[in-house]
Amino acid sequence: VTVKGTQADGTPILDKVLVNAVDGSVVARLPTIHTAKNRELHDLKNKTTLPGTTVRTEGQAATSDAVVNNNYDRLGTTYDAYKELFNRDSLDGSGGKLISSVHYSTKYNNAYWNGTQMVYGDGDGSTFSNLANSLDVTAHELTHGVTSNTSNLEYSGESGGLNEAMSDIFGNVVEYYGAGKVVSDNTWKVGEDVYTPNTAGDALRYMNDPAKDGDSLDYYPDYTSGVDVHYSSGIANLAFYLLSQGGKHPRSKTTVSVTAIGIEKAAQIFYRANTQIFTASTTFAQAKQWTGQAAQDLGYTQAEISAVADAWSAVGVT
Ligand SMILES: CCCCC[C@H](S)C(=O)N[C@@H](Cc1ccccc1)C(=O)N[C@@H](C)C(=O)O
Ligand SMILES: [Zn+2]
Repeated sequence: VTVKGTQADGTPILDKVLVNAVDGSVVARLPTIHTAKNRELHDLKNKTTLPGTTVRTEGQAATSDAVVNNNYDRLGTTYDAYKELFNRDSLDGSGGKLISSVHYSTKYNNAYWNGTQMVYGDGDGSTFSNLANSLDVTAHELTHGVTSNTSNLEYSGESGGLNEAMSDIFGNVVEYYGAGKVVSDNTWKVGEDVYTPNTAGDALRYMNDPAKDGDSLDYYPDYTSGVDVHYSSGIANLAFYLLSQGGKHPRSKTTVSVTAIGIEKAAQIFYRANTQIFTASTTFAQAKQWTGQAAQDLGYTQAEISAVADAWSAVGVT
């Protein structure tokens, strides 16, 4: 292996060649695999015309704006998590650009994916502090990019709830990775680091008890097509939590007892399902079937495969 050069962020570009041990002749040249984070940050300066002024690209030094620097770092952690856990090189699996625009509009209490890039509001300081500073918000939005490059789950109806759930799930899987692969209460809270800065301990959503936010669903029979995708996501969020940690429905909507398989195996199952099996119109029933299929494809034990089905049964997906 020889170093053929360096990427913008300093990582080496490796030249892999197969050499004849006798005479040292090059027998074959292996493909050079580029893995760079490929970040591109823009400052919207509280306007709304995307993408805004380019303020920091991959490998460039920190700027004077802490929000830009924080989001740049969160994108880096998210890239690293996807590479290390799932061997995925960016949104599209081949080093696609991570385009992010911060300081969107004024006091904007949201962040979103517009089909090609991430956009972050500053929050109003009461409902949200700056959303661009948050790892689980950043990973939530970047995961919409992964989903749009893979299953492309339609952002409405049951597939819309699944789309939002993928973003909450991998948002927190990345947060778990960023915390040093340690599970804590925060692993199951969504947006806790930027939601209501004046109230400690609360969150925008709760994967381990979705109904705690007063709106989210935790039981599939309660689903109707009019439910906001941020609330129907609770059905899949709770299934993921129960598969990871084990236990029963937090509000006794069912009596199914789920055996824990751990967050990393649960993440591998949901990652493979979302990126290799789900289609744009996937329903909750198909999600149950295809996460089970993913567990089987991954060579997990019969008990682990059964735990997947149990997790969905626990939230009323029969
Ligand atoms: C313009 C409306 C866009 C809504 C869709 C984006 S992807 C979204 O889901 N945003 C997240 C932001 C987030 C993520 C994680 C933690 C906290 C906040 C979201 O959940 N938005 C809520 C406030 C909503 O739009 O109801
Ligand atoms: Zn979203």
